[in-house]
Amino acid sequence: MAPAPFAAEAERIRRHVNDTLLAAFSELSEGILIVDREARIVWMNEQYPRHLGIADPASVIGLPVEDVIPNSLMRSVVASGKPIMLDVMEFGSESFVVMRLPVRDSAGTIIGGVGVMIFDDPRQLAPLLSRFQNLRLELADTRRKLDEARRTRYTFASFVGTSPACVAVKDKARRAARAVSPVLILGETGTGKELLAQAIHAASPRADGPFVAVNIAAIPETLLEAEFFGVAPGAYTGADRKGRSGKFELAQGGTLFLDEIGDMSPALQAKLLRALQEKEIEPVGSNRLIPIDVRIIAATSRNLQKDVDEGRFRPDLFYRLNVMTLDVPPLRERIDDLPLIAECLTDSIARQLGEPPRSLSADAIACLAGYTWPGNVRELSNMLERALLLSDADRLEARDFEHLLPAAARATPAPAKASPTRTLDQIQQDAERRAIVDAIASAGGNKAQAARILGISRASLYEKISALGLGSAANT
Ligand SMILES: Nc1ncnc2c1ncn2[C@@H]1O[C@H](COP(=O)(O)OP(=O)(O)OP(=O)(O)O)[C@@H](O)[C@H]1O
Repeated sequence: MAPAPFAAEAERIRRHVNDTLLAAFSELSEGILIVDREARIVWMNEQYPRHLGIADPASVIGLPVEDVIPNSLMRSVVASGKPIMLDVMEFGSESFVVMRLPVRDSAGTIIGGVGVMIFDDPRQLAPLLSRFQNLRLELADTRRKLDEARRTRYTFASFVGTSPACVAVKDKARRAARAVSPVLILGETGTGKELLAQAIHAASPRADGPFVAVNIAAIPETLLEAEFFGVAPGAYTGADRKGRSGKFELAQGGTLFLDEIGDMSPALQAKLLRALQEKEIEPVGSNRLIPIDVRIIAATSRNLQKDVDEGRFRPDLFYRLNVMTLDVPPLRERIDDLPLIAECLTDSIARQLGEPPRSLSADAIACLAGYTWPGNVRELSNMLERALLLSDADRLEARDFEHLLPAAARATPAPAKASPTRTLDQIQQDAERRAIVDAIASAGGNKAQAARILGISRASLYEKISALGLGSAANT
């Protein structure tokens, strides 16, 4: 016999399912129940009464469903027209996995509902529940890691130094921690602006909230608005099509640290000012306003007043941010702090490298104190790390640093040949490090300008800063 044409066979199957689905469900499930639109029982199959301990099924017909099954949600399904596809229903000491569907007539009017008892033992859902449980654990773990990343690492104790300039800036920062207004931190690159911002957050009433940092110079201009304010679902295609929270929302109840604020474009300056004034943000592609409760700490290594005077930075935004200003002095202006900072950094670097503690000789300290440190504490930390890696001695001497310092700063002539313990790769990295630190210093801390001096893009400068361990730029 020739096979039936597909369309005819499909129609035959569809009709058969239509005619027999109730009977099939009734046979395969643990029980099935039909109610009218008043939620009165109009029919029950044979299995259902058995589970409920009812001797005569006919005795329940016409009764409100709750008289028979006190926890039933059939009434709400009939009233709302919304199905409950999967639920666990308690009946006495038993639990059943159930599905509840509204029933409509051909005009779409609800005329009743069907309840199906799918399993009489919720343990049959174990594989599904264990997958769900695993996903929940994974989610909790990811959230915990994210929370950890948003917690601050530094407190005021981390800002080492006893010089009058250092003590003054720490006192002012402590006062800023108690206040609610924005804080503006000014200072050259690597002077500890982010460290202080974290310490202010950690000592503020917002300490239990998140600390979210954004490095404005490290993010391409075109992405910054979405990064700040988030994206509404459907605004973009691709990875962002589901929408995404911006840094403002992530910092709700906490502190948003805007690093390199001086590098912000005029268009975004206007949007930031609006957000700060109105205390609400509008995600990209949405017309919904989200209230925000975020404290702003901004930092820059640029001369922001000069940028205002020369029209590069909005004066209204400057005045809004410039309520409590901290001027972090460069290391060369508090060189008295260098011995203590160098010792603390040496201890913590050795710990991080898993090495035994090392000390610094007096002539090593003297050698370091003679240098001008354009890259400030970050550069000092980097130099200590390199010296520690290159020497096995318990105590580091001046000679361990002399060959690491730029030629102009060396107290003694450099060895004629490169040390045989250094590979070409290390020598190349050192040269790059020095070039970057020098470029940043001669650009007065402005990284966009430093990138131009070096003839590379701002993004690749940040990549190099991060890869060469020159800073926290990649942490944003
Ligand atoms: N007073 C200090 N005591 C100890 N460590 C410090 C001190 N100041 C800075 N550091 C360390 O120096 C490094 C650079 O600090 P930080 O990133 O806070 O500087 P920054 O001014 O924000 O730099 P940039 O302007 O380049 O972003 C960090 O590892 C920080 O821990």
